[in-house]
Amino acid sequence: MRYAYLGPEGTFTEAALRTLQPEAPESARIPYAGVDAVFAAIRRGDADGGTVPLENSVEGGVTATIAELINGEPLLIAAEVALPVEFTLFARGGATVADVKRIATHPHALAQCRGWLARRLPDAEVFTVSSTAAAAQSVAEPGSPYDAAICARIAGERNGLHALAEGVGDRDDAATRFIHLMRPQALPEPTGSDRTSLVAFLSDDHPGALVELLNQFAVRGVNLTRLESRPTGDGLGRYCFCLDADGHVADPAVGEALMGLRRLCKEVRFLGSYPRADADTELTPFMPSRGTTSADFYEAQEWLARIRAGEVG
Ligand SMILES: O=C(O)C(=O)C[C@]1(C(=O)O)C=C[C@@H](O)C=C1
Repeated sequence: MRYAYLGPEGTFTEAALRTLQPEAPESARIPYAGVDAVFAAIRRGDADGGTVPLENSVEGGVTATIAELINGEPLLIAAEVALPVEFTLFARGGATVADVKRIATHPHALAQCRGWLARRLPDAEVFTVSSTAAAAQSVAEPGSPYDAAICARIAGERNGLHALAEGVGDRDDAATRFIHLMRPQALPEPTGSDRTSLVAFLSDDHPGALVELLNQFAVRGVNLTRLESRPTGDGLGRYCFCLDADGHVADPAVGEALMGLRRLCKEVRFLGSYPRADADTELTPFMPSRGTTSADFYEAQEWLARIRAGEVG
């Protein structure tokens, strides 16, 4: 198997792929320079799967990933992992923090380190590059235009750089959620703690259109874990909605909610049902509301079948 990821070696995404595919040998992990290139490699069949960042707890959605999920040839999310992200300022040996005038990093990393930079290096210029590890690689090159990189410890060390300051992120509890993508195929079996992702395109714009969509989940007791509106590209004010819901499409409540969306929406793009990464660290366990357990749904389906078959009651 060959797995594409946002490279080069030493990105947070590589760490995510290692966590998702711990058995894969070094040679199976293929770095690509951008999220779009990872999607393209999987679609072409150059890779069997691939890992990309989806959202960060501080900066939010990774737009390159979301745009590909919405617009590109469909791929399935087969797995997810959430990893803590810690940033270090690395420079070439001999430099001190006071020498740092030009810093390279990834835009999502910059967004997570703004406070530290404002306090400690207010006059430094920051340049965004394709990944935190690409920043480290660039700083290590002779004649680099940059004095320092903000990246993961591993990226700085692999490139022979010297750590000037650790923990330069503004939140020490920051985490990024990564997804593992594959070409459309049989879904992973339900585990009892799954997540379903989809994109809904409304049929028309009218008062309550979004409420109607959300009600499909609410009335069936399906908990939503993410809702993000993204422009469709068809003009100002045109949006689609990216949703993550608790549960697997094989669960009756989730399946029926999706059928409800199908009836209401112009288009529903199913992105996958896969095991939840935070299954063991659920912070807010919630009790299903009355009549919304899978057993309740199966009992009601059987009852309907009986009365359709002519039985009474
Ligand atoms: O540049 C990297 O190392 C990445 O893996 C990308 C990325 C991102 O897109 O958010 C991943 C995690 C961090 O939040 C910062 C950057």
